[in-house]
Amino acid sequence: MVFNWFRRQYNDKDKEKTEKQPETTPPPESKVESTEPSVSQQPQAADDYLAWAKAAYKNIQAKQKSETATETNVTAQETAAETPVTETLPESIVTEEAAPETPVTESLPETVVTEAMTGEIPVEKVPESVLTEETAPETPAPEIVTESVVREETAPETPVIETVGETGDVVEEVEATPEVETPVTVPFWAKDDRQARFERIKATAIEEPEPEVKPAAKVATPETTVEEIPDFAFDDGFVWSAEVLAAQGRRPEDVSIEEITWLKKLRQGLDKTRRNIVNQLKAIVGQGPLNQDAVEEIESLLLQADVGVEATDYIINALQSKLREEVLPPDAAIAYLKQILREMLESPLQKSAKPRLAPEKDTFNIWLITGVNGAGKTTTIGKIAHIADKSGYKCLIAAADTFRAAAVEQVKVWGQRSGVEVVANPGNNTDPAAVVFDAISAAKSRGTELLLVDTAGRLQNKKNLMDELGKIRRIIDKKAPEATIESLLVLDATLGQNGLRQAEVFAQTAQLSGVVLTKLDGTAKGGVALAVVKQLGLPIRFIGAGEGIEDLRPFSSYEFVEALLSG
Ligand SMILES: Nc1nc2c(ncn2[C@@H]2O[C@H](COP(=O)(O)OP(=O)(O)OP(=O)(O)O)[C@@H](O)[C@H]2O)c(=O)[nH]1
Repeated sequence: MVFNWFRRQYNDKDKEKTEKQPETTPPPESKVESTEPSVSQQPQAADDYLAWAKAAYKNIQAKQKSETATETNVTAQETAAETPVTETLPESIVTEEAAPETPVTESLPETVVTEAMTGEIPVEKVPESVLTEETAPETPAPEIVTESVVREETAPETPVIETVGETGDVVEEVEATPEVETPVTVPFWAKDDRQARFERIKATAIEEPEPEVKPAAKVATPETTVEEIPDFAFDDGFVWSAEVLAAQGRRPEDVSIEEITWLKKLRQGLDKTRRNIVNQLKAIVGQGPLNQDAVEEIESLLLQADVGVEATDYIINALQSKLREEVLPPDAAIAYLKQILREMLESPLQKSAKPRLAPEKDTFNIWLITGVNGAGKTTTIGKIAHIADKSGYKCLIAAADTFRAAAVEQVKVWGQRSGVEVVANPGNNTDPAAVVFDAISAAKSRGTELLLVDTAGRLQNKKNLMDELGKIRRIIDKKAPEATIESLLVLDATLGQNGLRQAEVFAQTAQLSGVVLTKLDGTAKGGVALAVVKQLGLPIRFIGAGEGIEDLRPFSSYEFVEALLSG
């Protein structure tokens, strides 16, 4: 059973199998925690959520035990001197592969899992050394370096390419720093004096002192104590994450360590934004109808979180009209605030057919990743490649940031980490469009489903950069007209409003279809997510909250708002 990390559900074919499973699934009473709420039933009360969290924790524990035992089993077989491992193991592996519809370890009770451990050898756990020719073709070589040659098809664009590499005209350099030049367009905030007011607020703002970091509180369980998984505590972070998943209709047996870890990280990442701004916001909104003082206070709080003028106006208007209609108790007022934020974050999706961005299976998808240098493009590509690989997609990376030699090396390292091949050109001053051309050929010949294209974030000047992006896009359109193309802009959340001004430059050329918001860990400017959708009109597709390979996930407005406003 392959979990699709883009869609946050099992792949359709697998789902069909799981849905057909009831005939063979053990009766409900043999589930790990028979006293827990029915899996199809969403918890209603705090006690139900706690019970749900306990069930999820126990399931994770059971899975872990089974995995550890399976690994031990494989190691034991490997080291058995008299057993010709490479001769005998593959058969069982192939048998396992041929019968993927028996996902015993995913949902069975502890006792069943223990029985299953004796015979089960999940394919992905088998070390490379035991792979035979039958499994080898599916294991991609760490990287391929393809010689990129400027083809006839790229020739018509040659004049553009000739300008790339000229160093004489260093004029409007695109920088990933707050000092970046404002684009030619008149900034939206210049419409009134609010920016000036905001600057004054900023200057006089008293930042709340960083609280002493205490270890996460362990959660007291009413009846039974929960046996702890090493380095993975059943703490309030776990319970909060479990609650967020339960509220979205997830089942306790489907929850994984990675999902919980991600949610805990997201909440922790938004901690500064929450502490500096949101807590005060909650206090004001929770007091009932808004008077003029309260409105001004909310306005300044939102502006400090880089929510931006447009989004701030929208939030205040929505709150005011609701609170004028009826007096809401604090909890209901907060719930309404959450609803406003969620609706705003989802607003660009109303036009789009895809609420979640996932590569289409058995189709050629090309995702062009753009953004200024340092925003996190290469890291994002590595993380998306990892998600794609885990979700069962055939993926390939094109190293088309040829402006910096180090960038190509960096993307190759990420390719190795995620187990995805990289098409690159080892030469100097390579034409990035030619790399993309070769990567498309390579992708087509091997049935790639997702091609990720890394691009330069900085050239001699803005015009050259935009010309280069335009040329790459034309090559993609021409060479792969059948492909589903996404053009994602990577934005550094720590830059707040400055990042948005840079985004406007890209939006003009790169035919953007979405945004990846990075570095949400530890910034006080988490509110920029709201500004992104309101000012750019683009959906946020992924968010990054750390430098690790697991620290990026598809964006969920529900999870983001819960993390932003969690207690
Ligand atoms: N804390 C944190 N750091 C991140 C995140 N994403 C990327 N980074 C870091 O940001 C730095 C720049 O990331 P890159 O991926 O090299 O950025 P880039 O846009 O490819 O930069 P160029 O190759 O110069 O164009 C690296 O140190 C990354 O580890 C994130 O979500 N959180």
